[in-house]
Amino acid sequence: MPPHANTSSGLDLNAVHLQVEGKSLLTIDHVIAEQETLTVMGPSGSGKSSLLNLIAGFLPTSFTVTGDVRLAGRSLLGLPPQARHVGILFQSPLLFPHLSVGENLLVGLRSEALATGSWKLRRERLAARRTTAEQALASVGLDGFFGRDPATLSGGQQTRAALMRLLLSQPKALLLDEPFSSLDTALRGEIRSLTFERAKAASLPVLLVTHDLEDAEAAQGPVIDLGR
Ligand SMILES: Nc1ncnc2c1ncn2[C@@H]1O[C@H](COP(=O)(O)OP(=O)(O)OP(=O)(O)O)[C@@H](O)[C@H]1O
Repeated sequence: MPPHANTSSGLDLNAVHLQVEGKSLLTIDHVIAEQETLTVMGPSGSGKSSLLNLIAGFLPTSFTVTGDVRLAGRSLLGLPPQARHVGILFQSPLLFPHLSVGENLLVGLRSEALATGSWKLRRERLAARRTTAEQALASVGLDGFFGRDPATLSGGQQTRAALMRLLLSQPKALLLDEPFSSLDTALRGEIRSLTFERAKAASLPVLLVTHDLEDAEAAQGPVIDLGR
C-alpha cells in the first residue's frame, strides 16, 4: 500500500502494518483528525491492543512494524513513551492507590516550574497546581474530592478522576482501551459522553478500541473492523 501524504495535524497511522511471529496482524492507513474518533473493533487476537501499544511506545520488540505513526506532524516511532504526548485510558482507571485523588491529578501536571525561582514563588505555584486539580475535579462532579482515598470512590468516579488526570497532562492524542466496559449501563453512557465531549474540547484525535457497538455509535466517527 503506498503511504499517503503526510498531514501536519492529527494522529496519522500511515500505512501501518503489524506482524508477529511471521503472522500478519493488521494493516491500517488512516489519519485521525483533531476532534475525530476512529473506532477500531475486531475479534480477540486481531491486534487492537498491539496497535495501541505501538502508538504509546510499549510494543514488544518481537513485533515487526512497517509504516509510520505521526502525531502533529512528528514521527512517534523511536521516541520513548514519555516523549510521545499520548494519553491512554484503560478499562481499569489505574489511579495510584498510595496517593489521594487530588495527588493523582497532580501527577498529570508538569512540575518543572517548581524547581526554579524563590521559595515564595514556588509556594504560589504549588498552590496554583492544587487549585487547578481541585477545579478539574469539580468540573466532573468531584468537588471536594482532593483528599479522598481513590479506593473509596465508585467505578464511575474513578474513571472521571483518571480522565481529568490524563487531560491535565495535556496529551496531543487520546487512546481509549475499552475504558467504559467495566461500568454499568446507566453510567456507561454518561462517562462515554463526558470523555468524547472533553476530548473534543481539547481538539484531540481519539482512537477508541472497543467490542461494544454502542460505543462505536456514540463515537460518531469512522469505524474499522479488523475482523472483516
Ligand atoms: N509479546 C508478544 N509476543 C508474541 N505475540 C504476541 C505478543 N503480544 C501479543 N501477541 C499476539 O499478537 C496477537 C494480537 O494480540 P492483541 O493483544 O493485540 O489482540 P487484541 O485484538 O487486543 O485482543 P483482545 O481483544 O483479546 O484484547 C495475538 O495473536 C497475540 O497472541
